[in-house]
Amino acid sequence: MLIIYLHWDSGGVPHCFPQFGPGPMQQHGFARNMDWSILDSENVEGNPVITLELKDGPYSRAMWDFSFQALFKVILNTKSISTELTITNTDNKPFSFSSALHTYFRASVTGASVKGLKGCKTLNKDPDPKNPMEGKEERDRVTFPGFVDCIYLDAPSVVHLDNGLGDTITIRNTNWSDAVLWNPHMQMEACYKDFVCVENAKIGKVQLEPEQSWTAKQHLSIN
Ligand SMILES: O=P(O)(O)OC[C@H]1O[C@@H](O)[C@H](O)[C@@H](O)[C@@H]1O
Repeated sequence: MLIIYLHWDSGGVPHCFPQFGPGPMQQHGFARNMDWSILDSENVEGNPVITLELKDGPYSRAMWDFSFQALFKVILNTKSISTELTITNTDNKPFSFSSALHTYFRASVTGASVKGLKGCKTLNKDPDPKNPMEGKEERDRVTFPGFVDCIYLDAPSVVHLDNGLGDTITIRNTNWSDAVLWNPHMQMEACYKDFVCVENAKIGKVQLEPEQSWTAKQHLSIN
């Protein structure tokens, strides 16, 4: 069952690292624009497991002058996808970053809703992403009636997405403290009706000393 939206122009699970934009660097950093290499792949009880690696290079150094390693492990199952992102400081000085998994879910936008965010503090990036408005989510089910771009701080470790296509997707996480809902509406007129983004995010900066690592996990499953 395909739960992730894929399109030639956008889709998948792009990595926002080392910045969840906007900020001083280019929007959402550089990790999504770089080639990751395959570090390891195996078959565990019939399930493909692949580990991808990204290291700094001239392109990243021009924007962020640090040595780092990012490992992204993906485990595919017929009804679930598990991912684990580990960032390690391989430099001799500390660095800090923010991050997100910008997951695009296949959906019918008019029927889609997310349950589990009621009570969260929100930073609404609509209308001005650089000056988000603080608020609190009061709805049991958050829908996508138009343009949506909102950060949920200290989001729960489990939320449920009704994709409007008859599926409920459970989104679990460890250490992704925040969430972001996004649908571009008419900014992406050709395809906005077919997906919603429910992003696991780390909005507050993570600080890593040399040799320290940070890990966050995500588990997507379909009922
Ligand atoms: O167009 P991009 O760089 O992929 O970003 C898409 C959106 O990504 C979301 O995560 C942000 O909250 C939005 O503000 C942003 O517009």
